[in-house]
Amino acid sequence: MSSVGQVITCKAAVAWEVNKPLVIEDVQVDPPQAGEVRIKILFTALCHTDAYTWSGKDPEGLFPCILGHEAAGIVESVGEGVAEVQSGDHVIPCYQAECKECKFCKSGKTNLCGKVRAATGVGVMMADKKSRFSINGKPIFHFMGTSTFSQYTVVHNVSVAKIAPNAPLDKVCLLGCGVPTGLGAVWNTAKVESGSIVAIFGLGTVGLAVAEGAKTAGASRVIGIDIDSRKFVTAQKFGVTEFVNPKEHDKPIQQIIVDMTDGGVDYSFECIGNVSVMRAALECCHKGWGTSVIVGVAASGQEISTRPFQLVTGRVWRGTAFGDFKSRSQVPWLVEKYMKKEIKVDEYITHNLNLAEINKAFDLMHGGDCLRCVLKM
Ligand SMILES: NC(=O)c1ccc[n+]([C@@H]2O[C@H](COP(=O)([O-])OP(=O)(O)OC[C@H]3O[C@@H](n4cnc5c(N)ncnc54)[C@H](O)[C@@H]3O)[C@@H](O)[C@H]2O)c1
Ligand SMILES: N[C@@H](CCC(=O)N[C@@H](CSCO)C(=O)NCC(=O)O)C(=O)O
Ligand SMILES: [Zn+2]
Ligand SMILES: [Zn+2]
Repeated sequence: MSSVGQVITCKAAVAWEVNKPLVIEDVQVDPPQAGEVRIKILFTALCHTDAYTWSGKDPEGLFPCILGHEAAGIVESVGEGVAEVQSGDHVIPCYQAECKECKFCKSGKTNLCGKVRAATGVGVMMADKKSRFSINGKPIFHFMGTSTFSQYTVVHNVSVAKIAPNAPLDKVCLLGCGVPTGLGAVWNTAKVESGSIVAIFGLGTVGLAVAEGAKTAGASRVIGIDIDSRKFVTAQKFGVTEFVNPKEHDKPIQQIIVDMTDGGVDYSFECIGNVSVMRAALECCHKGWGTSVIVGVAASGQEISTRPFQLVTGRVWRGTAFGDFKSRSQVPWLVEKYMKKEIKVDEYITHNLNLAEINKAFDLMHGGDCLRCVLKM
């Protein structure tokens, strides 16, 4: 019997409370309303932002909720007026929407979209400001407009990218967040030129994708900085040419980098979410032109600081969301690039588990050997 128009009961990992183990529950997923799409999620990866919200450090974190935002699946059904996708399409849910109509989308200056952000920030759908998830009548909040730790999810039509049907969903799910963020931070946000010297703070998936982006942009030196020296072995495969462990030095890390580079780097990227490292990343930039890009997500209440003189003397401080990629327009393009072997994806996948093992997957993520763990739903 067709599930179209029906409530679907399926398995989902529910975060009931801050930091309490996720529980696999039978969840009721309502049919999509006007402008909405219900997706059968086949594979989802875990990103550190899921762990960040689960930890209670996200001011937008709401519980109970269904986390997850790096996934791929197949459209099960669409609501009234949805023309962008249809049942059977292969898709990647996009936490950063792209409506192509709002002030942000039309500005030509940003990839941020204002169409549904007010609803996705408070865990509901735009149409009725309610959730499509419930357990025996109790609503469960959405997360980032995606909630991919569920076998079925409902997203806004402006938050879904249609991709090539032959793309392997167990791999391209990574193109929903971490890899595009790192590549785009280099290509779109910083626009690193050939010959540049680049410093990357934090060599997880996002930092490694920055390294890959810098290498393809023709950077002459790519300095990786991490407090875990084991990261260097893998990092070299992604384009890191030199490695510094701040723990092995007495001087501040910005001074070490300035001394190594005749005055500082052309571009730096903070891929950790640590506000003291954000300061070091800015201050290791070259006077007059060095640009530092904040990629990491810092905890609620944290603030950045530096001497204004750092900016007066020409350093630039910027940030990036999803690497400044326009999601619906450019995620399919990134999938094509992966299919043509122009960008890495498989290399970031260190572990594969099932949805039922999601708590183990989070443990692995905190362990240091894991880049991305992909869950089969
Ligand atoms: N802006 C965006 O659009 C966006 C998108 C995805 C992820 N993020 C954020 O990017 C950050 C990185 O994500 P990830 O998945 O690569 O995380 P990760 O935890 O895998 O990587 C972080 C790395 O930083 C290292 N590290 C920790 N403290 C350090 C320090 N003081 N100095 C040097 N190295 C240190 C760790 O050893 C690790 O290798 C997270 O904060 C995540 O939330 C942002
Ligand atoms: N909810 C947090 C902000 C979290 C945040 O900055 N998210 C990044 C994506 S992290 C993906 O792993 C982002 O793109 N933000 C832009 C946006 O959310 O529109 C808080 O409130 O501090
Ligand atoms: Zn993410
Ligand atoms: Zn928009």
